[in-house]
Amino acid sequence: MMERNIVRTLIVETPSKPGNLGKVTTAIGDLGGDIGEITTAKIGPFTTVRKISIQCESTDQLKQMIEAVKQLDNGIKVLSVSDDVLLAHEGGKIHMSSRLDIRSLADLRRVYTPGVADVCRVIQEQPDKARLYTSKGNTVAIVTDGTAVLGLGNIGAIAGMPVMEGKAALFDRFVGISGIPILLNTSDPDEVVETIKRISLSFGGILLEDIGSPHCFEIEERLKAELPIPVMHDDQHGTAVVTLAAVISACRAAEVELEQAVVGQVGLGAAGIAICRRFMAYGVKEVCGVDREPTALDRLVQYGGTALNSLEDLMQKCDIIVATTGVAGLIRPEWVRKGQVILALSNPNPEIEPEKALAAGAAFAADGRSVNNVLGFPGIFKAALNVGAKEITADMLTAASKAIARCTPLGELAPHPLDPKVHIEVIEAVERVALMDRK
Ligand SMILES: NC(=O)c1ccc[n+]([C@@H]2O[C@H](COP(=O)([O-])OP(=O)(O)OC[C@H]3O[C@@H](n4cnc5c(N)ncnc54)[C@H](O)[C@@H]3O)[C@@H](O)[C@H]2O)c1
Ligand SMILES: O=C(O)C[C@H](O)C(=O)O
Ligand SMILES: [Mg+2]
Repeated sequence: MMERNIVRTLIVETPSKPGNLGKVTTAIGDLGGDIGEITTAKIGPFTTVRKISIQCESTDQLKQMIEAVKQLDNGIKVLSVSDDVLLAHEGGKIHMSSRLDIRSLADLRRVYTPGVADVCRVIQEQPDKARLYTSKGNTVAIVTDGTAVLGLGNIGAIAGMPVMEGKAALFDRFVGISGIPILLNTSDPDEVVETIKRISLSFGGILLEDIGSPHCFEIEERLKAELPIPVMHDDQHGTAVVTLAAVISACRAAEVELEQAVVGQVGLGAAGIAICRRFMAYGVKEVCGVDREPTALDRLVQYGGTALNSLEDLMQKCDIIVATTGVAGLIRPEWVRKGQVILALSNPNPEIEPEKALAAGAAFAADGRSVNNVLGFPGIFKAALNVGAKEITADMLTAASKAIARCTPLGELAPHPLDPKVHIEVIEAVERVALMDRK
């Protein structure tokens, strides 16, 4: 299984002669290394130094590639190997900064004492004004208990912090929201709900992230009912929104009517159950599922889905397969039927690599890197905050799916996450529906 989890940068020196870079990249490619960016660090009269970013599946494979480059000899040298991902994380990925400059005493008096006291009094009289005079209206808590971090499982909240900081960085980058990671050292639903309620005054919304099933369902439902601000569990609804968008795009390209297709969901946890519900709400007639937990299957049946006995049965029966189990390589290529749509969405590694699914006959295939909730949650929250929505409704989620599908180039399953148009379209579509809901 090609997992491409190891990302490293090789600093390679070659004699300044045409063909040497080709020898290096061939040596890496022959051993299965996936080459990303190549930048030139130094061009001298005799030698050139380049940084070559590579992805591979294991440290053994990395060692073999380094050895192969060294063996090329002819003056070709590996000067060093750096772990850019760890380096980029040093000091964390986010930072709180002041929006106002403080250079003079007058600034200080305006930003802080005594000026600030007047603002406090205004808010004391009209608490709603906090949305105008503080950062509350543009700040979202990103809350985890660390029980289902990506597909890494229950690794604890502190180990999940890099993911939460990542979501905060995405909020800032794509829609200008301040995301504040909140790590909980409990996963007891009563304690989680109580803790979030007690800190909720600081925030315009609550994004629940990487909270495992089944406790995530109760936590989200209770918070939605008890808090006057938008609450959304990203792994449930952010994922479901983006999955539906991808399948709408696949059906458009294949000229297939989604409502008539049979959808099969592998893994009925947080993401899986929400995906099934989203397809049913969209009007898909038959949604089937498998899970190793009988209680997860019962949940699907309660919502109107069909529980199947085995993954092989599901692969045989369904036209569209979505997998969110966290288990890399779970789907065997020989189970893939010709013409199927396969979305193997587990991160960091999918249930089947898209290339393998396509080679086995799938019409469309994608993994969780491209069909990723980053396309949904930033715009959904920005829209909800912009219009002061008290909740994120099913109609707002459907609007987000359709907006993402509209931004998807024909023949592809998802737009590029760095395309600013996607986030703008999601914001506009969701705002329109939220404003209609308010009337
Ligand atoms: N691409 C995305 O945007 C996106 C979003 C959310 C989650 N995910 C991925 O989905 C995966 C699951 O996340 P989650 O939050 O739903 O976790 P979860 O723990 O709530 O759900 C996982 C489910 O899979 C089931 N499962 C595990 N192994 C199985 C097997 N061998 N056969 C059948 N069922 C099995 C579990 O019983 C559980 O019900 C993770 O890898 C996560 O990275 C991807
Ligand atoms: O974090 C991601 O990349 C997507 C998703 O929220 C996940 O848990 O895998
Ligand atoms: Mg997640």
